[in-house]
Amino acid sequence: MADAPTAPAGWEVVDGKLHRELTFADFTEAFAFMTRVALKAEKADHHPDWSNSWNTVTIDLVTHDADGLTDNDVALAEEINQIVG
Ligand SMILES: C[C@H](O)[C@H](O)[C@H]1CNC2=NC(N)=NC(=O)C2=N1
Repeated sequence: MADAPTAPAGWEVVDGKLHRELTFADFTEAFAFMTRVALKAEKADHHPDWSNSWNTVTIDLVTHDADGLTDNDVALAEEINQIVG
């Protein structure tokens, strides 16, 4: 079996998923970030499992179809890192 992909900077593997928690200035900033990620995710047909609480966004990336991590999760994590800046 292939090795599990390595977590990109800022991410850690938790329960077999790429995990990251981000904090923004306020809800507007957090939701603006989510909107940008959502557009990328839809384009790639690869979507985050995530939640938002006011200024915090908690993200888990996993490939449901594979029931585990794939390069698609790493690619989305890297796109998210670019959006975060
Ligand atoms: C039908 C559709 O292409 C699939 O269900 C896609 C949609 N987005 C997805 N997102 C994630 N994270 N994992 C998937 O397996 C997945 N599958």
